[in-house]
Amino acid sequence: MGRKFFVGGNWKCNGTTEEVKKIVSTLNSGEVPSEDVVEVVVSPPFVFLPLVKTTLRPDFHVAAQNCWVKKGGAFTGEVSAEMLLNLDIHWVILGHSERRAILGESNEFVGDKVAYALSQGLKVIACIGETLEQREAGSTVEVVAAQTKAIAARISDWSNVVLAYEPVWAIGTGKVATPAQAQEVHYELRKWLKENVSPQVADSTRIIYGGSVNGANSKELAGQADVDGFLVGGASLKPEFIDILKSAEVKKST
Ligand SMILES: O=C(CO)COP(=O)(O)O
Repeated sequence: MGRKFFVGGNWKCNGTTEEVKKIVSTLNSGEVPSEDVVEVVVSPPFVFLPLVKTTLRPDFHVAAQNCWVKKGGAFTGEVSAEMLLNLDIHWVILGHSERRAILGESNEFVGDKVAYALSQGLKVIACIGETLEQREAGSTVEVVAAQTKAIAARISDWSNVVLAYEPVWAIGTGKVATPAQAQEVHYELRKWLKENVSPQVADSTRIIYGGSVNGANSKELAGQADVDGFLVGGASLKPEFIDILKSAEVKKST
């Protein structure tokens, strides 16, 4: 199948210059599986992108946590895809649930952002996931399919997309999805891609899990057939991020 394990570290709105330097130093000295085994992308806040980009080990990549929906211009407070590329940043996280819920980003707006970022040559970690109410109402698959559909309707090439399934109820709560719960949704998402995009895209697109991933639970989650990696929040600010990267070894032996 050849889907390389992928681990993103989403630092969210955290860090001072000193703290960022410390995290980078921990990452730089960490012993991790080789680039052939795991693709690593860390995502600091915009203001720290140049610092991280210039000091982080070259085998780790850097992502922004968001970008504007189209070409830059008179859009106060926004950062464009072109600016990221100008800083040699090649990845961006789009559609994170915190932006969907707190900043009101709709499925369509996220789809437009993904399409524009890809069109400019960025690689995208596109986030989807259901709330607790939606899960309890039995509509998890319907919700993530609608979120994926809004992206699929606007793009034709999936080779630069990583799909991050992040159930909202598991984000920052310490309530990680069980390996079976994660696998079930990842399986359904791959099936959706197969039926609605193409078998080739279903087979090659990385579907990663996010929500309370840590050094203690990552190995078991990584062992699931359709879990191709993680998007890590809180634990990506700590040395245990290195342990999470090591869970890629599980995949190598399956
Ligand atoms: O939102 C997340 C990553 O994007 C997950 O956050 P936590 O790992 O802190 O639950």
